[in-house]
Amino acid sequence: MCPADQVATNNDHLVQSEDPEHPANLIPELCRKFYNWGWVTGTGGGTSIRQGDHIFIAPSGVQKELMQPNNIFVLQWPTPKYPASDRNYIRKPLKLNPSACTPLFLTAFEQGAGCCIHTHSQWAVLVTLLVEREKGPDACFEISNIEQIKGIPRGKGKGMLGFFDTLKIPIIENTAFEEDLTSGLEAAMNKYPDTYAVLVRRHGIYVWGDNTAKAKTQCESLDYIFQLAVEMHKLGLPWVK
Ligand SMILES: CSC[C@@H](O)[C@@H](O)C(=O)COP(=O)(O)O
Ligand SMILES: [Zn+2]
Repeated sequence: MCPADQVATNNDHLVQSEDPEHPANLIPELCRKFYNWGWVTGTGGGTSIRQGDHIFIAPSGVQKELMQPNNIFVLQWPTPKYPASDRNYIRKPLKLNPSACTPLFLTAFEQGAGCCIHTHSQWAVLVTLLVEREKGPDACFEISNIEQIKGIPRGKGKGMLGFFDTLKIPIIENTAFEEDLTSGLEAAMNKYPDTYAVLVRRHGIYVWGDNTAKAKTQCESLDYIFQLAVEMHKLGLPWVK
């Protein structure tokens, strides 16, 4: 195969664009920001974007803040979630593996998301530690009467939560391997069909949005709320009035 054929086969053009809003440019740019906010340090966390019938996915186990557009995988959507070997990759960078978060990102896209963000934010982790483990599958973080709640949707097509509403984010238990979180994420989404986020105990959070801007601002609002909640807990202040 000549070099030109190799390029065509690996569809490099799918990650080459001058447009800063192109997913292959946006994912590295967002991950640089997320690294500085403590969301994706030490290779943890990540981001995936859907544009039309293409899903853009970061590689696994790399320094997410150093990622380049040519490191990005592209999946043809729709794609089987399992087995992993059946997924329709139309671009695979050499010597890299796709993120272990891929089936979780695909679960968000099945819900109609345009972008899904996974963070290892310490505020998210601390909140999962403060909510009682005994609650098991019903574990849920709840808070009300905080202005930033208005940054979170009430549900698809239902507008945003109001100041007096109670924000509820389900919590699932962590698993030994990232991929094995998928059934827990699916169950939480079924139980809380209006949620745009699921916390993972002792691990972090998955947040998705209709598009990249919404996923990012929702993730920012939640991180702000989790930090506030930890500080409120330290002061003995209740989360729900
Ligand atoms: C610090 S390793 C973290 C990983 O195991 C996982 O939790 C994660 O979020 C990132 O997985 P990755 O496959 O690198 O995209
Ligand atoms: Zn993770």
